[in-house]
Amino acid sequence: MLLTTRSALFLDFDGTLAELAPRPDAVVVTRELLDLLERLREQLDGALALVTGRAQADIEPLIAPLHLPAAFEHGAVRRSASGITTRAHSPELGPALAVAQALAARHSGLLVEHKLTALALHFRAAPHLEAECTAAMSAAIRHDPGLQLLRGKAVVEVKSASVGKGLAIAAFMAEPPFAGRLPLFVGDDVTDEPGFETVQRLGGAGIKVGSGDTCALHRIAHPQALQRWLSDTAETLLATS
Ligand SMILES: O=P(O)(O)OC[C@H]1O[C@H](O[C@H]2O[C@H](CO)[C@@H](O)[C@H](O)[C@H]2O)[C@H](O)[C@@H](O)[C@@H]1O
Repeated sequence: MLLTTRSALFLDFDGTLAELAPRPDAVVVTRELLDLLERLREQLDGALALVTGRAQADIEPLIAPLHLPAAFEHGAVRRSASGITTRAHSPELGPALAVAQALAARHSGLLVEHKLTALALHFRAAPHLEAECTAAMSAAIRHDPGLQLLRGKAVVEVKSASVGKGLAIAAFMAEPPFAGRLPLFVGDDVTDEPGFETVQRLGGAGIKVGSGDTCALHRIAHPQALQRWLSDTAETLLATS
C-alpha cells in the first residue's frame, strides 16, 4: 500500500485538498475533510504536514481548529511538529508589488495577494491578461537574482529564490516525527514539482492531482478522488493497526 503507518504525508492545499475557487477567499473546506486530516494525523503519529503557497494568516482560519505542522508561502515560513515557526528573510518585494498594484488598478479582474515574503497576482477573472501579467512581473524582478517567478494556476507569484516546497519537505524529513519515514507528497501544480522530486529522492513518491506533465510517480484525478482515497486508506489503517 502506498500510504502506511510508516509514511510521512505532505499535502498541498489549493487544487489538492480544496477544489479551486474563483478567489482565494472563496475556498470551502468541509468538516468532513478536517476530521479526516485529524484522523490521519493520529494514525501517522503526527507525521502529516501541509505544504502550501498560502500565507499562514490566510489559511489557518480555513482549517481551524486543525493546527498542523505546515510550510507556508512555498516554504518561506515553516512550523515544525514541535510548534517552532521559522521564517526566511523577506526579500525586497517593493518594485514588483508596485507593478502588480498598478496593473490591478488598471484592470478590474486582477487581484493582488501580498504575503509576508511573497506576492501573487491573480488573473483567474481576467484570463486574457495572463501574458501581460507574466511579462510585467517577469520584467519587475529581472534585475534581482534573489527573486523567482512562479507560474501557478491563473496566478503569477514572486517569491524568494532561496525557498521552495522541496527544501521545506527536506527540512521536515530531518526532524521527528517525520524522520525515518517514507515521504509522500500530494500536489496539483507545477509549483509542486520540487516537492515531488524531493520525496522521490528520499525513496518516497509524489502523487499528482489532475492533468499536466509531472515527475510524480502516481496520479489521482481530482481533489474529491484524493479525499476518497485518503478516507479509504484511513479505514484500512484502522483495520490493520
Ligand atoms: O500551494 P497551494 O496550496 O496550492 O497554493 C497555491 C496558491 O493557491 C492560491 O491560489 C490558487 O487557489 C485559489 C483558490 O482556489 C484560486 O482562486 C487561484 O486562481 C489559484 O492560483 C493562493 O491564493 C496562493 O497564495 C497560493 O500560492
